[in-house]
Amino acid sequence: MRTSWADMAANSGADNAAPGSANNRGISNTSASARSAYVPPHLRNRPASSDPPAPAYSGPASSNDRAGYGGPRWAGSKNDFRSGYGGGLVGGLGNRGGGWDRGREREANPFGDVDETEEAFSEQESTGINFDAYEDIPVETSGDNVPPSVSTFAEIDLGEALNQNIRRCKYVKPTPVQRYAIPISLAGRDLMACAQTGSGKTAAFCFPIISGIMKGQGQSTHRPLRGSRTAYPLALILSPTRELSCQIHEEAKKFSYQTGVRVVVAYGGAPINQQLRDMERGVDILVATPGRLVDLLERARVSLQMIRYLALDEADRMLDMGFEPQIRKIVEQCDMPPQGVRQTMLFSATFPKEIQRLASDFLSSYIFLAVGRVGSSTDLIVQRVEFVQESDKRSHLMDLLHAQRTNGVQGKQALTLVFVETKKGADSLEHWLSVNGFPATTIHGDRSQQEREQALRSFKSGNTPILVATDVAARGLDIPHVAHVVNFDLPNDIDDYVHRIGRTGRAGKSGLATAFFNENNGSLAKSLSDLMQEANQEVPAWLSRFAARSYGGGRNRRSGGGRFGGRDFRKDSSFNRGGSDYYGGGYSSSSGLGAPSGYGGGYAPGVTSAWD
Ligand SMILES: Nc1ncnc2c1ncn2[C@@H]1O[C@H](COP(=O)(O)OP(=O)(O)OP(=O)(O)O)[C@@H](O)[C@H]1O
Repeated sequence: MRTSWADMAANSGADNAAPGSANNRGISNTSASARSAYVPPHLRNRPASSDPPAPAYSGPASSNDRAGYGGPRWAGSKNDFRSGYGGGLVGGLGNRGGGWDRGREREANPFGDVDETEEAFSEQESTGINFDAYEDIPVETSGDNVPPSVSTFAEIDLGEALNQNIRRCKYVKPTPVQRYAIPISLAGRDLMACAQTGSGKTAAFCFPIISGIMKGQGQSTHRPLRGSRTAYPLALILSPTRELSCQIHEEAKKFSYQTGVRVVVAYGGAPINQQLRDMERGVDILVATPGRLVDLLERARVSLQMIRYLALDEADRMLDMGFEPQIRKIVEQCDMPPQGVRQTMLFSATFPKEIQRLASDFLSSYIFLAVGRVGSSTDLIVQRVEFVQESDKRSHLMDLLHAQRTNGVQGKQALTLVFVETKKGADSLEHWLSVNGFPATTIHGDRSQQEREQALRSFKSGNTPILVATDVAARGLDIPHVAHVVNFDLPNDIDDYVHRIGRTGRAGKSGLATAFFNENNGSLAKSLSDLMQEANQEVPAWLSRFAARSYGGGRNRRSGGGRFGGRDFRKDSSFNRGGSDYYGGGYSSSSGLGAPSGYGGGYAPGVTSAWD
């Protein structure tokens, strides 16, 4: 019933309107443009007093050392995290209270004017985040010697400065993906992690990187000093879109505030000179889109030879056909240390098996982590599918928006994200909505970067509460208060659907997703119906009939049946060609599901991807 969706949208709008979201704060700007020589993180912002420097960590070798690379892995990632508790490291990190402050440049406070008192911290209980929503989610890990998970941030040795930022972000406890991924990464292990949209993957890869850089003081001294125009970052975070890279940059800046770790972003469509100047001031963590990074590498303005951490966000997208050559160039054909020397982390909400296989080229003896079913959507999102003919889509959308406005808070339009297939279609729908009294804006690849950023700002602020978007906005964007996602045109790929609807229902909040389906979408019927069933959604009888008629299509990469089957591709015998043993040892499942036995040995390093 239409009215009930509108009710849901209104409710979820109210739900999402809870104050105090970590993302709802202003970000102050940097900064004087003084150029100064690179200063390693551990030497930044040291007090004028003669405090002794924090001792360089020379702790026990990790059990995860990869043999054959002629040297120990970087100290930052070598720590056996279990030995970190109460050890010398904690004291050392405790001294690293300051941010970078070189020459005339001071670190801007990314938390703006937020009150930093403990009282403010205790208010986090009222932020509207429903942590319990994640409690009983099934978690599966596979790989050799999987480090145990934690339940609280206090159990993890992240360093005091980072812990303080976690409090400033009002994160009370780690989300499930953080509970597992952070200890795994802190133990120096490579990781392929799959967890639902909006479940906190950004922090899951940022925290170990920042913490590792804070701890790895000794290495920094090998970086070029004064005068070099080439930047030598220690960590590289790649993401597929400019907006997502900017968002990760903003998040990482919050997490690394006053840790001495410096984060810089480089992405296309924006002036390169400003980005070059930012990098010249020093960069520990470089967040980038692949195209701009390749440009910087070709100009020799960035060297990857000091990279200790490589994180690919939306990793399946990054290794899909569009991006794969660029990623291979960056990771395999430049000066980045090979897998096994660097630490590699891949994150996404979806991980088709063929992409897992490709991704394994970049990983060494990795742990596979699945939180919830691979590629599933969260059941915090109410999913509706409507049968709507092409010619009726606009009037149907209009009905939805009217009902939503009527039921909305004080007659206001709840933030609604409308996905369409083409850039032209986006412009045309935006125009039609605007002339019909629904302020809308668009984001797609034909708009300038300035226009894209302006559209996003206007949408976030509620000035134009409807954003018509192509898939450029489908992945990763964390926009608070999006109450409703409408798939005006459904995608061809079920994984794209999962990411699109994931723009609502984030961080434990509820959301609503409506899809317009017709005969043109027949190939998606089966995977859509399966997905909805998995997420405990009501599947209309007509969709089940479509599904029964369709034969595969829709890039239905799901396999293995059952809520918890078919995950780590190394367990799939069809990938185990020629008797090679792909499987990297132990298996554990926190959900108590039967653990298959007999996965012995390590991942065969010589096995190449079927896509090579
Ligand atoms: N431990 C936590 N406690 C409370 N909120 C958190 C916590 N971790 C992350 N968040 C918040 O949850 C929201 C979603 O996080 P994030 O954007 O990292 O999700 P994601 O898993 O990367 O989603 P996607 O798959 O769509 O990229 C953000 O607003 C973030 O600030």
